[in-house]
Order: sequence, then C-alpha cells, then structure tokens
Amino acid sequence: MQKRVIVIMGATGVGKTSICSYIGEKYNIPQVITHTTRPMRDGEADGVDYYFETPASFKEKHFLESVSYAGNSYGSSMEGLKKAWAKSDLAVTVLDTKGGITYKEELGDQAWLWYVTVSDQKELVERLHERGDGDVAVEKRINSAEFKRDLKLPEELEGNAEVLLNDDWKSLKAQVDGLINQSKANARFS
Ligand SMILES: Nc1ncnc2c1ncn2[C@@H]1O[C@H](COP(=O)(O)OP(=O)(O)OP(=O)(O)O)[C@@H](O)[C@H]1O
Ligand SMILES: Nc1nc2c(ncn2[C@@H]2O[C@H](COP(=O)(O)O)[C@@H](O)[C@H]2O)c(=O)[nH]1
Repeated sequence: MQKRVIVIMGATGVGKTSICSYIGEKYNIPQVITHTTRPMRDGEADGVDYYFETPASFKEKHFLESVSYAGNSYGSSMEGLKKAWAKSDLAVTVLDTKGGITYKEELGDQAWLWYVTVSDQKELVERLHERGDGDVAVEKRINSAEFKRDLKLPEELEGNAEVLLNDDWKSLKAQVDGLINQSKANARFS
C-alpha cells in the first residue's frame, strides 16, 4: 500500500491536536512529531507532543519544511515522517497551512490534506482560554498574521483538501470516522 500522511491544518483552536489524538487512539495511526521553539504548555511532554528546541538546537536540524508561527519556530523532518511510516502506512501530522502547501508540493498524493474550520470564529478564543492558554499568549496568537491566514483554506489547496467542520465534537468524530473508513475500503479494493 502507498504510504500516506494525513496533514491536519486550520486556525488555532479549531481542534487539530484533538483530532490527531482521536485518530491515534481509535485507529492506531501514529503521529509525526514535529519540532518547536515555543514553551511547553501544561500537560505537554518533550518527544510526545513536540520535540521542544532552543533557537540554537532548532537551527542545527535538517527540516523538510520550517515556518515561523506567532513568533516561534516550527519544523518537520523526513526522518520523523519515516519513523511514523515504519509503524504504519498511514501517519498523521499537524501543520499550519504554509506547511500543508509544502507537503503537497513535496509529497504529492502521499499528503492527504484535512482542513478544519468552525462556523463562529469567536468560539476559538473561548476554546483557547478553556485549554488554559494565558491572556497574553491568546492575544499574541489571535493577532498574528498566521492565525488570520489560517482562518481560510489557501487558494493553492482549494479542491485538494478534505474540509471538516468542528462546531460539535460528536459530529466531527462522525466526519473523521467516515474519511478513515472510506480510505480503508478504497485500500481493500485497490
Ligand atoms: N468541538 C469542540 N467543542 C468544544 N471544544 C473543543 C472542540 N474541539 C476541540 N475543543 C477544545 O478546544 C481546545 C483547542 O483544541 P486543540 O488544542 O485540539 O486545537 P488546535 O487546533 O490544535 O489549536 P492550536 O493550533 O492552538 O494548537 C481544546 O481545549 C479542545 O479540548
Ligand atoms: N509548518 C509547520 N507547522 C507546524 C509544525 N508543527 C506545528 N505546526 C503548526 O504550528 C501552529 C502552532 O502550533 P501550536 O502547537 O503552538 O498551537 C499550528 O498551526 C500547528 O499546526 C511544523 O513542523 N511545521
């Protein structure tokens, strides 16, 4: 079977990480762990949620792509992707839309793009506060150019991405289950 990676994108707070955990637990799909210089949040662990880097250690890595997001650096490597593919033909990662565009260019059909959205953007700020993000961090993030950009699927990805609506967790899970089960059925008949 062709190896593929689900690339989950969308604005901050739409639920990308929650979806990644859900499909990891329910379908045993391994997560590609990426690298960041941002401070760890409560409950996060190094090597599990991210490889947490200093600016100096970040610079030493060889990335497939790297971006700046709300003042911090993020990067993903081919090595990380291959590690996940060694466990399963289908892996999952969480990227901003700029990273999604690079994955599409570099990996073609091996990048299965999922773009997550909500009907009411005000909901996102509430979710960040509920997650425990401090006021300063939330303000910085929602005022960033990257946040505003990721509120919309980029033109380059139009027609190339699955669009999921996460207004309600139960309905979101049904959309995710539908996509995964359809992909399993396609794999059986290919
Ligand atoms: N449908 C939903 N209804 C209510 N809360 C939700 C829903 N989906 C996710 N959440 C909650 O919203 C918060 C943000 O979710 P999550 O961390 O998955 O978002 P994210 O897109 O990964 O954000 P970021 O890009 O900032 O890391 C979490 O506390 C999560 O539990
Ligand atoms: N292009 C990349 N984007 C990445 C990578 N790792 C995470 N991300 C995205 O950054 C923002 C902020 O993440 P957060 O954990 O601080 O909320 C979010 O959109 C992630 O999807 C990466 O390696 N490359």
